[in-house]
Amino acid sequence: MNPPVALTIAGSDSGGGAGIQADLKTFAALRVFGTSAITALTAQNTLGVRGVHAAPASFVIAQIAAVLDDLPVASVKTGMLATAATVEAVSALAAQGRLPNLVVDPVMVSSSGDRLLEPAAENAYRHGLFPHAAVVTPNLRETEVLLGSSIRDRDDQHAAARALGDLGAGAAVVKGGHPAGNEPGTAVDVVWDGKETYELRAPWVDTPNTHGTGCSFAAATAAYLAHGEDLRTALASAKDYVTKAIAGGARWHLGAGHGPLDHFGWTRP
Ligand SMILES: Nc1ncnc2c1ncn2[C@@H]1O[C@H](COP(=O)(O)OP(=O)(O)O)[C@@H](O)[C@H]1O
Ligand SMILES: Cc1ncc(COP(=O)(O)OP(=O)(O)O)c(N)n1
Repeated sequence: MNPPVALTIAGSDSGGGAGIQADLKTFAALRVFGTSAITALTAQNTLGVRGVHAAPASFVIAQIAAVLDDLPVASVKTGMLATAATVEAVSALAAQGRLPNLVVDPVMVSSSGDRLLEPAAENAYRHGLFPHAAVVTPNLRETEVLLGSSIRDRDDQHAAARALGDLGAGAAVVKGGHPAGNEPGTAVDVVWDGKETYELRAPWVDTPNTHGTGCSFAAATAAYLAHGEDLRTALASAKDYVTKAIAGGARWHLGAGHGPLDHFGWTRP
């Protein structure tokens, strides 16, 4: 029997913790056949990003077309798109209805503070890609940039999720993995499902090893959508998966900075 197939359109993280590498590990852990279109190479490790080499938008589209023309892709996840030209080109494909169950993680800055997106691409996200997404999954900082307003508390996080929905996505998740948005002890993400907001809650894991959390959450959402789950169930399953992967990563020491997650449960007692 064939496995479900998902496509990630994202950047390569040479350190293996985020980007394409995190996405493909997540897909494999969740029994989904992963395919990929690489938007940029990054020279990166757990300490930071040393360099970025973006692919031409035309070659990103060539990779996507090669996959779509041959394989039964059931869901698509975007991560680091790097340039405005790539965001626009991917948006054009999405507008043609070629990117099913589209999960858009608008990666802008790494946890080490390095820019992963041209500022000129922010508008292309707002007006080009978001209207074609089944769900968008920015973190608190990306949400503030996209909406041009600050998020100080949980009420703001709910209002922001609604405001992201107004940009046209089917649903929006404002992730709360950065301390400003969290009550102590709980990692709270706020979802706008097109009708109302609700919260995804999980125990906070006290660890520096959080490199690739956002990529893994979005990839897990795409994986569960590829399995045929509805969006609400897929988001809950993805939250559960990423929490376990973070808890596993808290048990190991890979690299001197923000270490990766344990995607396969290798550290599970
Ligand atoms: N230390 C942590 N403990 C538990 N959950 C976390 C932790 N850090 C992040 N998360 C969760 O991981 C997911 C990704 O969120 P976030 O880290 O905000 O994304 P990004 O990597 O894009 O900044 C969210 O579900 C968030 O709540
Ligand atoms: C190539 C690449 N893509 C994305 C990121 C950012 O990853 P993300 O999962 O948003 O996690 P943090 O590491 O920022 O928590 C990246 N660093 N590199």
